[in-house]
Amino acid sequence: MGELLEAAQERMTRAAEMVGLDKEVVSHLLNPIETLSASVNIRRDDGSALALKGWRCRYNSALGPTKGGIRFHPSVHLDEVETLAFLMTMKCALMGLPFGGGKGGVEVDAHDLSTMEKERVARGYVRAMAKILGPDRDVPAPDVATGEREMAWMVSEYSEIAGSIQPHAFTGKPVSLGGMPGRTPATGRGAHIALEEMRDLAGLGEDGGLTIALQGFGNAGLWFARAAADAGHTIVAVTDSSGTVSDPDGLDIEALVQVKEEKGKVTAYDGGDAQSSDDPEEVLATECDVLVFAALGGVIADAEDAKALQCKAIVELANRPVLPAADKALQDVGVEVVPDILANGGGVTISHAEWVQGRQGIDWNSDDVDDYLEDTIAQASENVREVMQECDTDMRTAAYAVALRRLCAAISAHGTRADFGKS
Ligand SMILES: NC(=O)c1ccc[n+]([C@@H]2O[C@H](COP(=O)([O-])OP(=O)(O)OC[C@H]3O[C@@H](n4cnc5c(N)ncnc54)[C@H](O)[C@@H]3O)[C@@H](O)[C@H]2O)c1
Repeated sequence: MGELLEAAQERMTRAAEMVGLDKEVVSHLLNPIETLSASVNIRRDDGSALALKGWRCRYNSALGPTKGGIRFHPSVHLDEVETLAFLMTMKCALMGLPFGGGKGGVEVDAHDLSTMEKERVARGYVRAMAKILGPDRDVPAPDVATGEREMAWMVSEYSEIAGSIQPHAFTGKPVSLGGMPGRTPATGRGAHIALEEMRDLAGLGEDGGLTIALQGFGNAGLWFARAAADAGHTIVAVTDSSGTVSDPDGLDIEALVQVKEEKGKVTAYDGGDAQSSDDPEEVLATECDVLVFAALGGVIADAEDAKALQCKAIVELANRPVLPAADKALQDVGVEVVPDILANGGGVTISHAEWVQGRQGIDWNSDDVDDYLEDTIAQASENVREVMQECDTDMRTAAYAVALRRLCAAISAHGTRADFGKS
């Protein structure tokens, strides 16, 4: 087993022991049910051949077809794919969705590919993985460096191979191909809903404006910032890969969105008394109520990183920004974490709506999509709150416990030692 997966499972083991789950049942979650490693072979525009490494992991399907994104990134590797598929398993269970967890990736820098080459990689990936994909088996979605257009290519390639039109074999598609309006903002908005639901338990009081610093201003970060600013909170610092922009009186988020669109970097913002720096790390030391991670994994890697923070609480909009080695130090300094499996569950929730829409053949309206997002995150938050109070534990351990109870109930329904031991 890879190091990342082993570390991620420590949190599962802690939560399972806390709520007294049967070790034999939990052992079903220690290994992925299947991971396909395959070569994705394409022809480059200049006629040369390119062979790329690709993976698709179906981690666990106790609750339904596996679900998770496909990323194109030079740092993708098997251990990361399996760890993210494990996290998807926990997230879908926590959200109460009829999905297991999956993830996929291709080791490639998408910036090095022309649009035609990207299409060949997307279609080549589906040809390589088709035997484990399908609307009732494994349903991919976008992730880092893949979006609606890649999903359009992939769903048409899959339908070609299957010999029938299968819109619900992929989610995150363009609306014109059965995609869901509201999918793009869902992750950021969902994180804001989770923050509001859990703010008292994160030591932030029940009411009043919060000061928020944000690492990452892409899809997830931008929509979180919009939702938080609309709710009356003050965004005091934002960073992207170009650097950090900050203003203790608050940044104008719509002006920042426009600057990012026009100039490609947040540091070009010059409204109010804003200060810019070309150091993206500066945001980590910002004094604020809430620090939101919306860029990368592994940012707070150990106790030293944890102790340097100046925030009261963290929201993990990105997957695994806080590594297990930092958990205890964060608890010691009293920083509560709204964990990734709760905070960024909005995206997969609306992906579920898109999958249902594809099966039903009837379009959802935007009010129903908004209500589904709000209700799902609120219910998951309520379930986490109950376990935090029942077990006097932190938010992440409680979130894992909620997910594990649901997974273990489904696994146990096939029988446990107590049943088979009698026969
Ligand atoms: N978009 C979704 O629906 C979704 C769902 C679940 C989880 N996530 C996770 O959220 C994170 C962000 O996803 P996204 O869709 O917004 O990606 P994105 O590519 O749209 O945005 C990423 C942002 O991070 C910034 N960034 C990159 N390196 C940085 C650095 N070193 N310091 C500061 N900023 C840096 C980029 O400039 C960009 O603004 C990822 O970890 C992703 O896995 C996203």
